Amino acid sequence: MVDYSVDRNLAILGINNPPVNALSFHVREGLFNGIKQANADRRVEAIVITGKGKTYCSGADIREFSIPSAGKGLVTLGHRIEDSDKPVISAIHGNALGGGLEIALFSHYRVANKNAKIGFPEVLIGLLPGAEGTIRLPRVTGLAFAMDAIASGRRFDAQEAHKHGILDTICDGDVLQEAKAFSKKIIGQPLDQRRLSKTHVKDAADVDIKFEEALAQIKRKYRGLIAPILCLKSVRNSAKMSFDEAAAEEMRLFGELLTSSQSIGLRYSFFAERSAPKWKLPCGACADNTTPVDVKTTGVIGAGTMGSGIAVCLIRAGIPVILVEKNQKMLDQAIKTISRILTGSVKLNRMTEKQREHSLKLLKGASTLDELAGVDMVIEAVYENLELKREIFHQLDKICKSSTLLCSNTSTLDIDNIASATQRPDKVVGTHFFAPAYIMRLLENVYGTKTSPTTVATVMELGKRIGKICVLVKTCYAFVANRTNQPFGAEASFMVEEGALPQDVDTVLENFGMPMGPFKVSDLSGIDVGWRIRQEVAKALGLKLTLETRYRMGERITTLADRLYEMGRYGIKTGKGWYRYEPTNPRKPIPDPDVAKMIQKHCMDMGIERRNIPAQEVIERCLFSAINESFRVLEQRIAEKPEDIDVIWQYGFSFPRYGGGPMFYASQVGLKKVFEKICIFHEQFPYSSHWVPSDLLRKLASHSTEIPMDKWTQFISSSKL
Ligand SMILES: C/C=C(\C)C(=O)SCCNC(=O)CCNC(=O)[C@H](O)C(C)(C)COP(=O)(O)OP(=O)(O)OC[C@H]1O[C@@H](n2cnc3c(N)ncnc32)[C@H](O)[C@@H]1OP(=O)(O)O
Repeated sequence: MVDYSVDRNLAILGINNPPVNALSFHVREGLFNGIKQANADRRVEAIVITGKGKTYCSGADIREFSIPSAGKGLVTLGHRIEDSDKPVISAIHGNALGGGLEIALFSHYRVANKNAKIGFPEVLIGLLPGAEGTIRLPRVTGLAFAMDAIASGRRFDAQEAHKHGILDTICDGDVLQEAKAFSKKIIGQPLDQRRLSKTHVKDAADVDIKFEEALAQIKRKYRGLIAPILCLKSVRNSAKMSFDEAAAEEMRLFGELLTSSQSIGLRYSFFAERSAPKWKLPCGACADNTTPVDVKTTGVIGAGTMGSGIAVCLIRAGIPVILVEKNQKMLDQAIKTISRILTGSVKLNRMTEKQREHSLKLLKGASTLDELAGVDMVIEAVYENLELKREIFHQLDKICKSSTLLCSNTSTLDIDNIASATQRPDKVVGTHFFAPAYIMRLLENVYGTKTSPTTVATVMELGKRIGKICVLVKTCYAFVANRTNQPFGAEASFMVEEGALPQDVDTVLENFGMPMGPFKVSDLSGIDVGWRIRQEVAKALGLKLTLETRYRMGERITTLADRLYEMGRYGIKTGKGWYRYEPTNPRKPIPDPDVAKMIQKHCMDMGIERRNIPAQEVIERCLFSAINESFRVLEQRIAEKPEDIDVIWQYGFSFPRYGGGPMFYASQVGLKKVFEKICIFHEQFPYSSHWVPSDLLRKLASHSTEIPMDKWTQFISSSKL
């Protein structure tokens, strides 16, 4: 875990804990003993701490935070380093993050390669740099930089670190060689001024002003999060208290955060996000044993909002796109829109003007599918109509070379059905992007019964290339995202019918942590969009829709959204939807008495008695219905693991990261309690099939002890597989 060697007068302690050189128990032990050994070794005049492999050290081992602490703590190790009689130099390449940066700040000197990345990302997992990071960094950089760096968790480069005094020198080449050369300059120099615990915060007098400024900013930027605030408080202490008092207080604040539900949720989310791309198919093929095909050229069909957004994602990542649209006016408009989106990216410093020009050169418009004959992958993004999609796939199958992968950007339709229109079902796959496709990070990839592992590997890899968080799911109606989200939205609407107003439901869910309630989202995405989908579904099922009903095919429904549509209230685009919008501030939702009147009249006409709906009921009905559906999705193996569902909710529906996602939330509430509540709702609302309790949930809830999430899928009956 730590390789000890002596090179002339230097002891080299090499952290060797791949893949990221986390400070696990054995690393801490190895460094502690290494410092001791080097101090006892008469040949040694200075000590270099370095990282083996690609990186110096990425911080504490996050998994160890969930188990009782064992062995030497980081602070004990740090004091051993700082107290060393022989100078300690940290030689940084790759990352010096979190505890890694703290080790560097306990060291007397720091040298780094110019490509190194430095930072305190603890706040991103709901913590603070609890090994004196909040007390030491301000002593080096001053308060403003330390407050910003620690409360934001951003990674900064070696140049910035050097500018703020964190690094003594930066080099172009091998950092270990640089450290060896550097050691010649400092051996024999007095160490006391290099021990940060003996120094002071230079701008301590300004602390209150700086704290208030930073606090106001943090509260705006990270609404509802506790860790950024405690980070700031701890940095403030570094200027107001003695070193030891501030360190003791830091430890107390760290302990508070470590056991907070936000940090537990954020740590779960850290690993869930990393587990999602690790896909596996029932046949045993998985990310580790399948090689993707190299996609060099692509086609996108349909120049609407989705098609244009997908084209942006591809060209931005350097992948050529032929955008096919038979309506020339729409095509011209889409190319203008794409150019505008890229200009926006330049303005936001997300790309340079040169990169924008290069990206636009990768885009070619075309009016027929014939142009796609030679591309490696086609993504169809026409509107949600099965017959239309089948026809396009049938034609593509004849036009495209035999190796071309055919992807459908569908949000609901059966991939097997679409694939059956071709002679290459193994190369057909769903790629469900979320609107706006060039912003939303989620890509829900959907495999059908005949989709090959290579096809899956290729879309997962392509997604990564274009910067998406990819989750693989099995085909079924609406897949995982829309299927599990549907009951959430339905319950929100039912509660409006039963007595709440849209703004009441939105406020409760926003207080829970969703950035926007479902009615604001509906206004943003367009009430006409939902209406059109309902019309399509009704047409496909041969149903005649009416506004004067509460049930359809034995299921409870509400026609409130259809009534809004009939009133011409399509959402933000018409200035009126569930809310109204003033032309002076067209994105600010204002509760509208006309909507309240419409709801009341609807209820009167339908004989629905309205009542007060408590906040707790809003949360339980929205979330528990989604949780129940999520367990069904899991037991049908539509999703491979609970983490996949949670990642979909975080990146598709902005579920608060600290809340983990519906599955994690269920684990925190307790499955027994969730199940019992679902049974009660099932009795209360017998005409909503989403309340029929999932068998898997029932089984898990019947255990006397809580079953951990990683064991849930072991309880799926073999008959369900
Ligand atoms: C008090 C608190 C203290 C003292 C702390 O130090 S808290 C930890 C602070 N450090 C971090 O938060 C760093 C977290 N890691 C990252 O940001 C990134 O992993 C990375 C920038 C270091 C590397 O990114 P990348 O190259 O893309 O690799 P992955 O993110 O995919 O990670 C590879 C695997 O390593 C696991 N990992 C990463 N960091 C840690 C860690 N600190 N502890 C434990 N495990 C870590 C990560 O989960 C990947 O493993 P798998 O999940 O794929 O098995």
